Amino acid sequence: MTKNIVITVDGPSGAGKGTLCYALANRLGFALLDSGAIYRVTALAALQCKADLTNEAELAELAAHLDIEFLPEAGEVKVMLGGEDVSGLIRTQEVADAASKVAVFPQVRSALLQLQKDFATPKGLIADGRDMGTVVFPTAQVKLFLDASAEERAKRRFKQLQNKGISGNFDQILAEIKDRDFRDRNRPVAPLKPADDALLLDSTTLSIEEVIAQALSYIHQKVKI
Ligand SMILES: Nc1ncnc2c1ncn2[C@@H]1O[C@H](COP(=O)(O)OP(=O)(O)O)[C@@H](O)[C@H]1O
Ligand SMILES: Nc1ccn([C@@H]2O[C@H](COP(=O)(O)OP(=O)(O)O)[C@@H](O)[C@H]2O)c(=O)n1
Repeated sequence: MTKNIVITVDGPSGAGKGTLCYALANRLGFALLDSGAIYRVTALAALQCKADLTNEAELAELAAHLDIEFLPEAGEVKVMLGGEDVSGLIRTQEVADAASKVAVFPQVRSALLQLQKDFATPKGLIADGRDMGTVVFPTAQVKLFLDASAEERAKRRFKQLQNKGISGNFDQILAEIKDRDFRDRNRPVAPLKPADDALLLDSTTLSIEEVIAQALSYIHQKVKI
């Protein structure tokens, strides 16, 4: 019964999308699209070749010829660029910031569109991003928009860094989150916003397990799996 089901999860940084999508993909046996990783790899490639981050045509050309691969390995997915494992490199603040800059350009977004659509599989797909329900999979059977206050999202990022043994500055993390939110929400093409038919889930005061339970309950209302 799961044939071709697409479940989209959009929302701002730190809302818990990656955590929720990973859990849903595991529990439902669906494939997973981390579309943010695709924008991050585009940004990393641009930084590595010292491309001009304001030159739309140059960035679009780079995006169109991106040698990117997702390799599942021991429960994790390695992100490869030109045959090199860049899973760690794409998670830096510098790359996140550059990703939201390259993501503003319509030509970059259209160069990456088919690559994202190709993740849909008969076994089902969980798609994580900013425009999954609005642009990439507008006919998805289930759409979620996961949000949380900027302060709570900054706290989560701060804690995540601490757990990795990296010391962060809370005020700086909050400022970066607000900056990126602003760019993502106000770009003219594919801005971050809930699809008209998305369920809004505010995770500010919810635990991870509560978010997963509410999402699963909604999914089971919408589709037979
Ligand atoms: N509901 C929640 N309550 C508390 N912490 C959470 C919650 N959801 C996710 N987290 C934690 O917040 C951090 C960011 O979550 P992540 O899934 O990477 O967010 P996103 O993909 O939306 O940027 C992770 O350390 C994660 O464990
Ligand atoms: N579908 C998507 C996914 C990410 N992005 C961009 O890529 C950046 C990084 O996305 P991400 O999902 O990896 O970011 P986090 O939520 O992990 O912080 C975002 O800030 C967006 O600017 C996008 O424009 N569209």
